[in-house]
Amino acid sequence: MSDLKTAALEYHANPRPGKLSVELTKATATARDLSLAYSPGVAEPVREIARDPELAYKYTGKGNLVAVISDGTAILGLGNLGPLASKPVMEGKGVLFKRFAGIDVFDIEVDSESPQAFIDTVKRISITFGGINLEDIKAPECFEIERALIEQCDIPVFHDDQHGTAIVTAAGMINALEIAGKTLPEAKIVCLGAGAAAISCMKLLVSMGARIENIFMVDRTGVIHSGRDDLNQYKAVFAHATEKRTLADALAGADVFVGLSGPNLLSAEGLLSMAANPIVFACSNPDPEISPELAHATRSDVIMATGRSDYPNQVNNVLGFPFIFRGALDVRAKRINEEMKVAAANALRELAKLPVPQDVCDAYGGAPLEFGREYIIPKPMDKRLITLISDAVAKAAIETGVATLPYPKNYPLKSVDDVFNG
Ligand SMILES: O=C([O-])CC(=O)C(=O)O
Ligand SMILES: [Mg+2]
Repeated sequence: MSDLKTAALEYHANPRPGKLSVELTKATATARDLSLAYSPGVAEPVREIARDPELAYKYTGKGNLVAVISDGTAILGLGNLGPLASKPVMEGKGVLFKRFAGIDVFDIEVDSESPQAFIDTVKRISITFGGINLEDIKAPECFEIERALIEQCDIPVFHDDQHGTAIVTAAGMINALEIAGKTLPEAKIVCLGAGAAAISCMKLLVSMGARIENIFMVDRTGVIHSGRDDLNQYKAVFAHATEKRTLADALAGADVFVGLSGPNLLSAEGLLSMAANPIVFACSNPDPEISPELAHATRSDVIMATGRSDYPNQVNNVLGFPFIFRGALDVRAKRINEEMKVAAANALRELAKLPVPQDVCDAYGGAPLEFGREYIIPKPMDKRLITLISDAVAKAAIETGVATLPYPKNYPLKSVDDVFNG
């Protein structure tokens, strides 16, 4: 077994299975404590909530509790491996929500026979939570699932693989283009993959200035173009008239490669055919479309990012979902709208340009970090993420009228430890 495989299995198995547990937040030392926590005292908040449902936010953990929910149909870049196999990832999202944003998570794996069954299941349990993070659900079903749940639930519902990934990709992309001396409207972009993350990333790039006619989306059949009659409505948005048919055709002269597909699908030859200062976001997890080693050995002018924690430039939704939900929960936003997403992307992009504190450099091996080819996007360990992104999201929610609480007294948060110091 490889070192990483052994270490990862050991990490998950010992000293106790899994990687997070439920903790108590109130005293339970005496009979009196128990008579408050449980019968008879517990009847009092029951009556209050029955009278006024909003009081669930005052007397229960609802307002800081997010459901991370998957059907296991598109686990990372590994594919449809079923709901139970998705549990380590969903527990992992729980770890990140808690570690970076102080948010409690129940991970829920749903064994559903159809998208409608999944929607019905999630809808019925949604009252338990302050927000719902949908995860690793395959396209195109994920689009209808998210749409229906947003409509039916009065709490934020957010498909992380679409919007989390898109927000982080857009932030990193705009910074990488700036370093390469290029612009989004001019950039020729190849997107390998046409699933949830790919479609959502390209949509956000278009809304931030990229041109559809400069985007070549490539699915298993080849380049998506207007002559194809096998496209669903989501892919069809990216169809335009072009002679390009294969990934190799699309890559020739391209400025940007975004991979949201599977391992090792970008070859050295493909990379060599791209324009000067090519930008490669090989974001398939855990194995990127091209390894950073091969990319750097192939071209010295490449600006390279992956979704992984163990290389520079981690373009991964971990930079989005914890802080976006924090901001949304703290102003009790009814939904996460476009303005909140764009605010998050801009906050992320701007943070990469600020001087990096020593503790962040230390967490990543000690070498100085500075805006440039090897540092286009902040590091997940950066405490300023919660300060800046959650603040930007909360303000955008207030400005666009989806917040139901005023700007929080404890904002901007200094760190995750600040969350309950209201
Ligand atoms: O979990 C990750 O590292 C990022 C992600 O959402 C995915 O790949 O589906
Ligand atoms: Mg995911």
